Amino acid sequence: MAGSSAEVMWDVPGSFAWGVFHERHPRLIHQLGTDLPLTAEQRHALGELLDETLTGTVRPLPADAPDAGRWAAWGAGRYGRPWGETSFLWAESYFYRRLLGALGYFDQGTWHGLDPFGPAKAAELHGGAVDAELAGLDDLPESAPGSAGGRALGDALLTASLWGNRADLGFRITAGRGSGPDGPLLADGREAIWKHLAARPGRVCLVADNAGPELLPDLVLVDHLLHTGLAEAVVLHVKPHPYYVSDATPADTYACLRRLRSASGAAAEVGERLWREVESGCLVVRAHPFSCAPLGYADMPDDLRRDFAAATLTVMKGDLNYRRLVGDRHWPATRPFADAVAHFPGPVAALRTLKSDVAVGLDAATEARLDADEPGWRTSGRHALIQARL
Ligand SMILES: O=P(O)(O)OC[C@H]1O[C@](O)(CO)[C@@H](O)[C@@H]1O
Repeated sequence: MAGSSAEVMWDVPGSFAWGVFHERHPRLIHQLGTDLPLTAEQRHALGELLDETLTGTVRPLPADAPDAGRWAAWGAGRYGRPWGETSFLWAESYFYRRLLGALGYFDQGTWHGLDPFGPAKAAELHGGAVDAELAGLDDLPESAPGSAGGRALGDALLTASLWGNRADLGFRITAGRGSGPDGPLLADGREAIWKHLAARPGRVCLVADNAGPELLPDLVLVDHLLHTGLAEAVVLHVKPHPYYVSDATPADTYACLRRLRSASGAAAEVGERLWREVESGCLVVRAHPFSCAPLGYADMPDDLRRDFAAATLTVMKGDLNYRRLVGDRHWPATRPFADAVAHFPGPVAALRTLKSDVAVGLDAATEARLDADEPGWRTSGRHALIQARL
């Protein structure tokens, strides 16, 4: 099946992916020079990386890099070849790994482990928009699980988590802050998800995406699942190191928990409960190396496959996870979601705002309407979907 549609490549002038490399990455590197006191050596290394991606061949990691072996396998056949021949998924992922390398993130020294996107993430997490979001939790009704009110509350939390995905910093480097009001969902699997969870409360895996304004509503959703008994335990999968600008790491996760706990009202109660769930082991934070791999979930390693296979439900957040889940290919948008995720070892749901070319599981009328009315619908971030194979 994978061979029947072409992979998304980035070196196609005028394509969305081309813009990521030619417009977004230069701006991102400029922004780093504003946010951090970079040395001449670091600036030079970042400049070289940009040039390499746009005009050069792919250089491997230094042999002594801690993840050199992993990347040798993940990139086999690509090193020494032009960057332009690599797929969008692979190239963008490797770009972020090399960016960290250019800053000395993996070396001994003062930049070791220092999140270069930390200043931008912190500004968001402690900004007024987050204050307002957290205060809004005071207005949510208390409702019994299983009641109509409980379902409405669940829907509201699921939807908040979904639209939180629009808040990714990488996207906003070129798209600007606003992308219009939340629109109707292109696919709405909410009812099926609630029925599924109510019938089989167990361990839920939530594969998180961005920190701050996305992770906070994710955590509120996690609290809802645990608090109402729809989940007995939750495993929150985050990235082992900074990635795609605002992707959540363990440090970002604990910063969000502290932010919730130090808020007031309902947000503080959620924070307190989640804090205890972490202490008791009902909420586990996991940072698997494959979370930063340049590959689709069809190629995940056995330990991760076992983790997802044993879960009642795996929730994949965000655009990149969606691309990795369904395959980063030019699929017909009407390809059934269940076909695209047939490789996945357990029940799986995707919560995603559309920020790249890939889409599956839409009906033909929806696709025709979007194509006619709104040529940029796949990448504008104005549309969202909730799809599930249970
Ligand atoms: O944070 P998200 O939802 O995964 O979005 C990141 C997306 O941003 C991009 O870098 C460009 O929009 C995509 O390649 C990627 O899928």
